[in-house]
Amino acid sequence: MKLFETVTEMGHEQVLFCHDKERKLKAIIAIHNTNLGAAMGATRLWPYPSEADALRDVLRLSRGMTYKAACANIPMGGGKAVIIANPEDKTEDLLRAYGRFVDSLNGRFITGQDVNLSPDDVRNIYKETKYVVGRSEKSGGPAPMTALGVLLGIKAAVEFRFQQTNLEGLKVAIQGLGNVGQNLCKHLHDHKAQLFVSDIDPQKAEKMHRLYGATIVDSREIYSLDVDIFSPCALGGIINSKTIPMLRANIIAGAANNQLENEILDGRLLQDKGILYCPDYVINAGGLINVYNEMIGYEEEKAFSQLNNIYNTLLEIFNLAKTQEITTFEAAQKIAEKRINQPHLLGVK
Ligand SMILES: NC(=O)C1=CN([C@@H]2O[C@H](COP(=O)(O)OP(=O)(O)OC[C@H]3O[C@@H](n4cnc5c(N)ncnc54)[C@H](O)[C@@H]3O)[C@@H](O)[C@H]2O)C=CC1
Ligand SMILES: O=C(O)C(=O)Cc1c[nH]c2ccccc12
Repeated sequence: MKLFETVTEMGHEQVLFCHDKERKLKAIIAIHNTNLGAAMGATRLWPYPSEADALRDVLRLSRGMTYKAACANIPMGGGKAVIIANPEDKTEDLLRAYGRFVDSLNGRFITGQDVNLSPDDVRNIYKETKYVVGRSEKSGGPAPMTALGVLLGIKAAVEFRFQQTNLEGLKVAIQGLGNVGQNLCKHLHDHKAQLFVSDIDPQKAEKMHRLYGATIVDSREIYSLDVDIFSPCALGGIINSKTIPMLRANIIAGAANNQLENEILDGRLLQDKGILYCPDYVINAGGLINVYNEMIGYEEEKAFSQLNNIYNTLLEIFNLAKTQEITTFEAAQKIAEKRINQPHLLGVK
């Protein structure tokens, strides 16, 4: 990868390669943009097949965080970190070595728990740095709010695409039944939607069947189901030139980060097919809203008012995309960049 060409194009401010020989730590912290405030982004631990894969992931995820904060009207910047390791090789020493690198940034980067890190792991990082959020159990962790945000996004998309104000009888396919996916199933069931679910862990799928009458489908089948909404809540990169021809849903609305393998090309393929895509970093901002509010002193009313904005912002994005004949990804990017370049709009500076 041509690093400076890439960061010039994507706009990153700083990329820190963290190496601790003794503790076998290899991590990358990417700070995309701090115009609106310190860069926020949780840390993910993943056994990336190559360093280039890790770098690509952290660069895209951190840019997504800048857009996520801006679209959610949160006066913070965007960053993200990846630790390149097998989950089995995770030790307190490794996490503390990583924590010291976070601390060296003196608050320019504020992090927390993402894929493959537990609350205990985050507490180990916290032993070395105070720039960690989301440790408190007070607000119930970020996943329930992320799921509620996705539900609001689904409502906005259903209203825009079907001119319908309820979800009754709509068929929704949910890929991934982790912390977010299970909460989402509950809400959708409460709204009388019909659920189709898949997870590589069959026990989670069976639980959703038992609790909410969800139909269990095979991991490969989930893309081609005849449903109204496809909700990716597992991995990134699942919307691509292979899966788009298979899709029969009219709406894509899920929590996973980096859903589009190629944001420009896949965004256009979806638009051409008449599929309404809810940009991932807009619809999944509930987690960030939760940790941000915890950081400034949790007030439920404020947090929920920010969460409700996901609905309005998505409608604004859908309308902008329609009038300007651009993809919803491009429309969201325009709104985000406008806010980042005019910090006073968010009451910053
Ligand atoms: N937890 C949060 O607040 C937020 C989560 N996200 C993103 O949303 C997604 C889900 O988050 P969580 O539920 O917290 O993660 P999680 O790790 O609790 O759940 C992920 C689930 O996906 C399943 N899975 C993995 N590969 C799969 C496949 N090929 N097919 C079907 N299922 C598969 C796993 O077995 C697991 O049950 C992740 O991509 C995460 O980055 C984004 C914003 C906030
Ligand atoms: O939405 C994302 O991808 C996040 O990283 C949100 C998030 C969850 N926990 C955190 C802790 C610190 C900064 C951001 C987050």
